[in-house]
Amino acid sequence: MSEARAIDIIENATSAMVADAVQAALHKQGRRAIAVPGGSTPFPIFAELAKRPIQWDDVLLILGDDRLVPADHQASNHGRLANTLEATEAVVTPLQELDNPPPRFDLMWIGMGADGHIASLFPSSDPRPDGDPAIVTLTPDPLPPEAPFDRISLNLAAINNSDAIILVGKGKEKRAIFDAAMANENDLPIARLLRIPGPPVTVYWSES
Ligand SMILES: O=C1O[C@H](COP(=O)(O)O)[C@@H](O)[C@H](O)[C@H]1O
Repeated sequence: MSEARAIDIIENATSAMVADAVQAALHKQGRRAIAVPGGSTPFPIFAELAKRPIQWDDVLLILGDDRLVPADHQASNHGRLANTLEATEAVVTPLQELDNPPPRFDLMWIGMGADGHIASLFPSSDPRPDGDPAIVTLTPDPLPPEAPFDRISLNLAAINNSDAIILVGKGKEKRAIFDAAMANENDLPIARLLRIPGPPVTVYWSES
């Protein structure tokens, strides 16, 4: 039987704590690859990272998913992240320009929606660990009202092809979904990731 994945939950997490973990992962020599999430939760952390002395050169920085809208659209994760990191040397590589298959990531940072989606792998996309290709385009069904757009996303295997995964989440509603996924009580995309063998997952949770 394959070994269970290690999952560590850090409660009452702050932006600084997550930024510490990201900074530590980037504090290495040579080429480093990191994927980050979009949505609303990570932006205070990106703002914190923008203030830190990080060597951004030789870092492949991508969003693990995005909305298929122009970079100057208010819903573009890419545009918003590039603006937040504008004062740094960081270059955000659009997922559309990433090699397919993508490299193994030093750090895979993901978020989670209230429907259990990770990156843009919504429940309707029926993500599978052996899915192909590694970068997929899809239309969420139903379209999430806060961002009703077609998406591009890493698939489950590409997310899992990482040295470490961190999940940053907040709020009671999402926590109930996450806890049920941990207990194998749902089959949502987050549960599908957690149940396959892979790198350790560190969960940073805050109530608000
Ligand atoms: O649409 C998306 O939603 C999830 C969750 O976002 P949040 O606003 O609830 O933090 C995010 O992880 C994903 O990357 C994003 O494109």
